Amino acid sequence: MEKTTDVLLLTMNSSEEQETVCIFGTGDFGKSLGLEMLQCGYSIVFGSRNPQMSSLLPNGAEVLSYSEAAQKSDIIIMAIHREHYNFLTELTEVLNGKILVDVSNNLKIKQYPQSNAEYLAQLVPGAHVVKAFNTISAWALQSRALDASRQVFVCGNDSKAKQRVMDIVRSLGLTPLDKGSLMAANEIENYPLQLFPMWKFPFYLSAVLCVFFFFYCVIREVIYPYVYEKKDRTFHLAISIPNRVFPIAALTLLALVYLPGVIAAILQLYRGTKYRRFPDWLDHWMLCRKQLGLIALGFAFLHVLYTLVIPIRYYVRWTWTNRTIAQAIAKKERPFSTSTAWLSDSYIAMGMLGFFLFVLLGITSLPSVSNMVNWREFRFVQGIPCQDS
Ligand SMILES: Cc1cc2nc3c(=O)[nH]c(=O)nc-3n(C[C@H](O)[C@H](O)[C@H](O)COP(=O)(O)OP(=O)(O)OC[C@H]3O[C@@H](n4cnc5c(N)ncnc54)[C@H](O)[C@@H]3O)c2cc1C
Ligand SMILES: NC(=O)C1=CN([C@@H]2O[C@H](COP(=O)(O)OP(=O)(O)OC[C@H]3O[C@@H](n4cnc5c(N)ncnc54)[C@H](OP(=O)(O)O)[C@@H]3O)[C@@H](O)[C@H]2O)C=CC1
Ligand code: HEM
Ligand SMILES: [Fe+3]
Repeated sequence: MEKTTDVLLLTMNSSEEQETVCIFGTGDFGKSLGLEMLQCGYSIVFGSRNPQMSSLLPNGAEVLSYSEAAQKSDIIIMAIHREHYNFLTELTEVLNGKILVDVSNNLKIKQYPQSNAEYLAQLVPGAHVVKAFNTISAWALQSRALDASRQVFVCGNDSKAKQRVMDIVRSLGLTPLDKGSLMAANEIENYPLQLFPMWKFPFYLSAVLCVFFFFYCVIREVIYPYVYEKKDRTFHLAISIPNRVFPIAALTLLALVYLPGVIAAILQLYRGTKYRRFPDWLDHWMLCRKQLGLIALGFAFLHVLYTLVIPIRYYVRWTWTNRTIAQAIAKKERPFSTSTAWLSDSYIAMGMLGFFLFVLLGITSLPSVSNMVNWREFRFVQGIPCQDS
């Protein structure tokens, strides 16, 4: 409800300051952005190939031809596809000196030799092109989906033009991130097309580790007893073997999280400086330590869950009762061994402590937490090597 009051207040108090913004294109994105901006107090002029067909546009917005609309504002948001930019060459005159906001995305990475924003700057050299809004979907704008990312990467060669666009981004309640000059447009256009780029290597590595340890355990715990002792241990596939694979994979990945740091430190000592780039393989490995660490934490969680069910497993209960009955029949007592008690309790205590530290690392890697600590505090917590059982 307060939203409407805000808009009313904004509109009432600042109608004289109402900024007019022009939006080229009356498609999904143009419409959603136009509606949002109207609600935030901007006055909107749409440019369209068929101004008379403007039924579905937000009321309160004017719809004119592209060249007429361009004259109404010094900032024009290009809500059209790159493939349709060529008509802009006929409007160079009226677009001269204006701020053109390129919001376009491509269908795949490296679809064109140069970014859409640089292509636009080439078509209309007299205008100031700023890249923005391409990471925000029309749907997120309409539905105000809070889960969708609210970060808007902005780049452009003219700092004043960039500032104007970043002010619009802020007034829409989004977060502008200045990525520098128009050279960054390529990276910004690739951003919505990426699919967990930093998780690929960690995922593949974890899969290879799991498959390797799984087959090793199957040979040792199922095939070997079957061949040599004719014992059917296939039921180990369900819990026992995964409860070996997960903790071992967790520990191996944890080691791979801290190993590159050591290699990096040795390399720096050997080179006598820390200001030279690492080799690409080490750089990439260093950059995906967070993902390796979080996957390791996932495996540790699974191990804890699988361990907690040990006492209720049929096989375990059967073994325990059987052992007790056999002892009763043989009238043999098994003396209590303090050292065994010490060993097993410290084994489990180490696991729990290790797990606590592990979860602590995971918590500090949450952006909302890591943004609250300074670099030294972050390094302090993250640099605690996970001591585990
Ligand atoms: C559950 C879990 C969550 C994790 N979450 C995160 C996370 O959110 N973010 C994260 O970054 N890591 C995360 N990690 C990985 C790991 O904890 C951190 O990367 C930690 O900082 C590694 O500490 P380190 O001392 O091994 O390496 P570093 O602190 O990186 O230092 C290693 C050496 O390399 C040098 N060095 C490091 N980077 C550079 C550089 N760019 N240029 C020049 N020299 C450099 C340092 O001076 C030092 O000599 C996580 C790990 C786990 C297990
Ligand atoms: N949809 C989304 O969620 C997002 C879209 N974007 C970007 O916004 C831009 C617009 O996307 P979207 O609104 O979805 O696309 P639409 O196809 O829905 O709309 C594009 C608009 O461009 C105008 N246009 C101008 N010339 C032509 C032409 N020759 N052929 C077709 N249309 C033309 C049309 O408006 P008219 O008929 O009035 O002239 C049309 O409605 C694209 O660059 C897209 O990458 C960025 C982020 C998210
Ligand atoms: C609450 C925390 C934990 C508890 C209670 C716990 C307990 C146990 C138990 C009972 C076993 C024997 C399981 C079996 O034989 O079937 C075990 C095995 C093991 N645990 Fe955990 N542990 C915990 C956390 C961890 C963590 C965080 C790690 C490492 C990341 C870890 C690594 C291991 C390893 C490597 C094994 C041996 C697997 C094998 O070869 O059988 N443990 N732990
Ligand atoms: Fe353990």
